[in-house]
Amino acid sequence: MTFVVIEGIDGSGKSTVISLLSRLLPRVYVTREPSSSPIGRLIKEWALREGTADPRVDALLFAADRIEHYKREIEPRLREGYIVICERYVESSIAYQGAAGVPIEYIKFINSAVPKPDITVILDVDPEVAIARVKQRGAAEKYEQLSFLKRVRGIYLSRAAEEGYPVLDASRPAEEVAKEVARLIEKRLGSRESTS
Ligand SMILES: Nc1ncnc2c1ncn2[C@@H]1O[C@H](COP(=O)(O)OP(=O)(O)OP(=O)(O)O)[C@@H](O)[C@H]1O
Ligand SMILES: Cc1cn([C@H]2C[C@H](O)[C@@H](COP(=O)(O)O)O2)c(=O)[nH]c1=O
Repeated sequence: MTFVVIEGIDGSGKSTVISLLSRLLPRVYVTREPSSSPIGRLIKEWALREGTADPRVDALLFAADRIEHYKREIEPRLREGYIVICERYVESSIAYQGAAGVPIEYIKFINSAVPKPDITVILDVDPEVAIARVKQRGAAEKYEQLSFLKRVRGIYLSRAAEEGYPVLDASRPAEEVAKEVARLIEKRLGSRESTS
């Protein structure tokens, strides 16, 4: 059982890479946050559309959704032996709600009920490239503004330096990025087998 999280700014290619990854690796379970729970729906249908009174409300909603998601969906799949690949997790809250002004220590505290993933990978792309990619999808979502995504990217990169997360250049073709992520996961699985 391995818990993998793919992070990066909107438009960095997370969904695309994850769908390719699920064809490169055996026994993969793919999921994402905000999740499909009632709290996840509240986030997508209300908080991300109409906006909340204070960014701490977003931070609390994402944390509540995450605890439900981890307990009800991720943990059971890990126990069944799947490689769980989750699009976004705690680092999304640190990067986005941190960029919106919520203190990082507060975000870490409200997320302290869920465990750390085995592997966190940051897909890194210039926010201008990311915005051009997501524009093709239609109207911009709440956080899809250039100046905001530049701050989000800055936090992701400093967190990666602090925590030792691999940062992959996601301006390359998605197939190339997916193969690199698959190699990182296989390396991790291999090192586990040799120590068990
Ligand atoms: N490596 C790539 N090169 C060029 N275009 C890409 C690449 N990866 C993804 N795209 C395109 O960019 C757009 C956004 O990709 P995708 O939905 O995978 O990003 P995302 O990081 O999951 O975004 P979000 O966080 O906003 O959901 C899509 O139209 C996708 O086809
Ligand atoms: C988990 C999480 C997400 N967000 C933001 C990031 C995105 O702008 C949206 C999710 O939509 P996506 O494009 O489908 O990935 O929500 C956040 O601000 N904080 C979080 O913890």
